[in-house]
Amino acid sequence: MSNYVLEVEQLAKSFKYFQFGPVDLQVEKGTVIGLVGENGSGKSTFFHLVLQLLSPDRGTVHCLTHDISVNSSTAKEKIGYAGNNIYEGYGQLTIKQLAQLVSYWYRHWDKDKYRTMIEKYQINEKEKYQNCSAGTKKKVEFVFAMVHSPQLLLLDEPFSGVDIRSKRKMQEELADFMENPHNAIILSTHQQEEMNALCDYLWIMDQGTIIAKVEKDEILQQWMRVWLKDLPNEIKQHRYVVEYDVETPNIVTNNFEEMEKVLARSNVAYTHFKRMELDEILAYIMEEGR
Ligand SMILES: Nc1ncnc2c1ncn2[C@@H]1O[C@H](COP(=O)(O)OP(=O)(O)OP(=O)(O)O)[C@@H](O)[C@H]1O
Repeated sequence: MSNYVLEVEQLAKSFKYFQFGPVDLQVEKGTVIGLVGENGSGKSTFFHLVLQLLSPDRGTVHCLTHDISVNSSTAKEKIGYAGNNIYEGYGQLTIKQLAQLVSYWYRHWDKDKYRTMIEKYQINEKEKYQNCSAGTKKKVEFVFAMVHSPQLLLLDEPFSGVDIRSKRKMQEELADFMENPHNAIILSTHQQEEMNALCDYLWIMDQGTIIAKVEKDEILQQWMRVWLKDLPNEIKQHRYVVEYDVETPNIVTNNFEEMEKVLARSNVAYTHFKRMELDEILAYIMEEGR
């Protein structure tokens, strides 16, 4: 049995001003992946192509071995998607009416779970969707993504505009979801706090392609700013040195473990070192990938 929840091969689409892909990827069960990248790098487009809300020019998408272009409804039953304003076309409906409509799409829509979540997030079911606040719309999308017990969650900036208490509840909900080792999540975010709290891996998207896939804990451990007694050329030019500053001699290394050995071999002493923030590391990786 495959250990992948999602398998994407050569997924590509051309727009007038933007080329997406080709993108190849596999999502293992039990992992939470953060999709990060600058505005317009293609994160939402990725979700739309995976779900065939946009038809790709080429490529295949398999969710738990079901080809989404062939067994669309079987594959989509396994996926919970919360995107940006996906229910905007149904804005005239109240949340209750919208829930009834969406429940027809899923055989495993859990009415009790729906009721519990609506109460938990204090969503007024009588409100028309179009009149809901931006944060409430996000919560509605989140609830709709969760209640049919999917195995894969695709969440496009799920916490944007959501208040602090609700965000905490949502994050707890996602932690519970990941208690099941068969589940997986891909979520896009611009917030390092969300990456820190939730993600195992970060996939960095730039200009329609994934330029790097990194393990979050590993980069937090290995990327380091190190202050040195002196800065010889061999250190400046070393492959593990991403940046250096000669004035207050220091380097940014992407492999601290190896760099310590290199410094020892070169007889270069360091005075101190400092861990880097995820934001800072990601900015370097994006710059390098260009
Ligand atoms: N339906 C479409 N028609 C034309 N171009 C499109 C369409 N959908 C996406 N694009 C192109 O894809 C690009 C990437 O957009 P996308 O929404 O995927 O970016 P993003 O990474 O999600 O950005 P953000 O971080 O701002 O949400 C857009 O700049 C646009 O050029």
